[in-house]
Amino acid sequence: MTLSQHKYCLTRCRFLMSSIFVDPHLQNQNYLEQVIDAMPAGLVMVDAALRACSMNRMMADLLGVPDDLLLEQELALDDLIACPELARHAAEALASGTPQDNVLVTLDGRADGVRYVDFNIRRTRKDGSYMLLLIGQDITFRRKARLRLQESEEFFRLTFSQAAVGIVLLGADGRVLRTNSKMSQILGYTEIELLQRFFQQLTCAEDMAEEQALMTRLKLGQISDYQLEKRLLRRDGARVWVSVNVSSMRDVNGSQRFICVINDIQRQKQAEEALLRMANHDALTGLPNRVLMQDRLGQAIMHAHRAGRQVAVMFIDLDRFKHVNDSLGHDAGDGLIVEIARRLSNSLRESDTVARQGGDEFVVVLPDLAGQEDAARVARKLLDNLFQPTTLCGQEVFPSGSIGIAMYPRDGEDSATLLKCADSAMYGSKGQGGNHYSFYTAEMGAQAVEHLRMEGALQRALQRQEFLLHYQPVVDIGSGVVTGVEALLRWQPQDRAMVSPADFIPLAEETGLIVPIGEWVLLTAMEQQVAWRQSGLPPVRISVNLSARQFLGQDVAQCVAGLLARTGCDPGYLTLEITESVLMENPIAAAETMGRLAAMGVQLAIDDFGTGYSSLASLKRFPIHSLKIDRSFVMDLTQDADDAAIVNAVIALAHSMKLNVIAEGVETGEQLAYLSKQGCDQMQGYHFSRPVEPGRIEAMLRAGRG
Ligand SMILES: Nc1nc2c(ncn2[C@@H]2O[C@@H]3COP(=O)(O)O[C@H]4[C@@H](O)[C@H](n5cnc6c(=O)[nH]c(N)nc65)O[C@@H]4COP(=O)(O)O[C@H]3[C@H]2O)c(=O)[nH]1
Repeated sequence: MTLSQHKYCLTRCRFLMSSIFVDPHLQNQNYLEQVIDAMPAGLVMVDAALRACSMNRMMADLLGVPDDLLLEQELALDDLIACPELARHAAEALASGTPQDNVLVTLDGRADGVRYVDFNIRRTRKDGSYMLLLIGQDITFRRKARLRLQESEEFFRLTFSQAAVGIVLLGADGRVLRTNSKMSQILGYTEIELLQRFFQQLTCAEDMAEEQALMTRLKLGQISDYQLEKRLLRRDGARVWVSVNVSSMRDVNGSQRFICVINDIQRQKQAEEALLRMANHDALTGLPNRVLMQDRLGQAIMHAHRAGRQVAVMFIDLDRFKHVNDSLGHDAGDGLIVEIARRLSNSLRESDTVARQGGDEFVVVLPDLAGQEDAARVARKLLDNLFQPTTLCGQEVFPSGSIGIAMYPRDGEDSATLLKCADSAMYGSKGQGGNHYSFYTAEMGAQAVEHLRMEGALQRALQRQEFLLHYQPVVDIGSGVVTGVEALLRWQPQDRAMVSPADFIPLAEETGLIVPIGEWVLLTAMEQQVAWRQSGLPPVRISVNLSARQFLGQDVAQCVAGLLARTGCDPGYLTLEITESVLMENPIAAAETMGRLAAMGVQLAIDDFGTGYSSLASLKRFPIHSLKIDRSFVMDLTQDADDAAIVNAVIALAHSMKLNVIAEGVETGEQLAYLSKQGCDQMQGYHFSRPVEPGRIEAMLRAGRG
């Protein structure tokens, strides 16, 4: 309806109203007019022909009728308020007299926007005719507020259900009252299933105590919210890491509620755990690394201190690991380390720690021990398990290790001291030939210091020219003629007594210094051979020892070839000695290297024969010229029937294989006589001569003893 359609005025309205509410006193009539005008509801009066007869100010305002528009004649209700629904209800009220309530009318022609009016219609009678009273209540504000509320509820509902985080509303007892689809996704339950559960059923047992404590504080109002990282239990039983923000609230009834916002942090946690693992574990074996081991050792010490118990720290170093690495390659070396890690772990209890310290070194921490014997028992078990053979690159390898043990509190009260002591004790085991365990003793500490000092001195010895060679004659037993000499290394430090090769060769091996030292020995021996030849002596066979690392670890054949060319040494008068154990450690690589050396015309001898595990038959595949019977068999030859039997067998079998046999360490005439009787070819030993400096050998050779 447009404003121009309104043809009435307030004056007329007032007149009409005064005619409805008849009062004999004009004053009262004016008062009633005022009351009706002041009513907080619009009022329009309609006659039986459904024509609007009068209205109050509020209705005029509602309909947007300006004061200056005067109603010339009565107006049809339809024209005044164009709402068929209202007209229908008005007709109904007029016909039946039934009050018509809550008829909603939308007034949309107003300049200030849409208005919603709630009409109640009553039938009255005036002067014998029916009249209708239409009372309109402006509910625009209420209705808009309700619409806004609906909108906001819808917005909240959508936000809640579609949120990218899990949301759970809990009752004071922990029951799930509302939840959303993200929560279902995180936990694998349907929303309906979740509604039947308590948060206590969804929380992992490990995190329950902490969460309950926080929730109690929340209930008591001591905190307004809390944040926690915890594990929830999924429907399939798996655990999922989440971060939870919980705050307390009251619902419309004043009941306490908890609103929980839950983020799935499983991936983040897994990444964190992986990082932590990397920081604390060795990548190759997955064992704890040095950092984690020290932490565990610290804890074990603290516990033992409180409980009056002991802790054992074991330092384990693999014997001859470098040779495996050098000869079979790094992949095989890695394979061995992984296998050893597995064996160590399988030999220990859950509460023990086995860590990789680096390289071929492992540390084992045994907490909560009653005494040293417990540690000894474990050490024996570890050695037994380590010693089982394994196959690497198609080769059978016999791993073994040296174990050093330090005990808390006896040997030290802190991790660093205990580890140092265990390390020293490990060297003690190595000194006994490996595959041993030793407990730390005070002497070992001194030895460890000496070991370090010697390592430094050895490194400087080559530059300072502190090495020299002595030679021990090799004598033909039948004729007594010196057929050659063995070059034996000597170290004469400038400020100290001569050091035995037995003391420094293992250290040189370990540090790798054996490579330059060994090359120096070869060079010096070859030069000596050339020098003797040039001085007019008949050719002298020189034997040179090759260490395991020299033989297996570098290209010794190439080195020898280079030195032969450089010195002019006659390869036919050069013998290289390799110990039996080196040969057996990697027979394929050894056979290959020996083949190349033999092809140059160099002779090869097996040193210390009888101490290893090889059978004579297994020697067939190597291009060997001589066997040297180890001194330990010769020593008791005349007293010990077993040693005699071994020596006899070795000589007989070696001869059957056309090998030359040399007996080492012959000190007495009886030994010599026995060996001679058994047909041993050559001998070395103090009975004939100790190793001596080159000048004395030369004199011996010139004196015709050669
Ligand atoms: N009790 C006793 N001993 C005797 C007798 N005759 C000789 N010996 C000693 O026995 C050792 C023989 O050398 P080896 O078995 O090759 O054992 C050698 C060898 O394995 C190693 N070695 C020595 N020189 C070199 C070298 O230039 N290179 C390498 N790689 N190792 C070397 O050091 C070991 C010890 O050498 P040395 O102390 O010179 O000790 C030498 C020698 O002095 C005897 O009748 N009675």
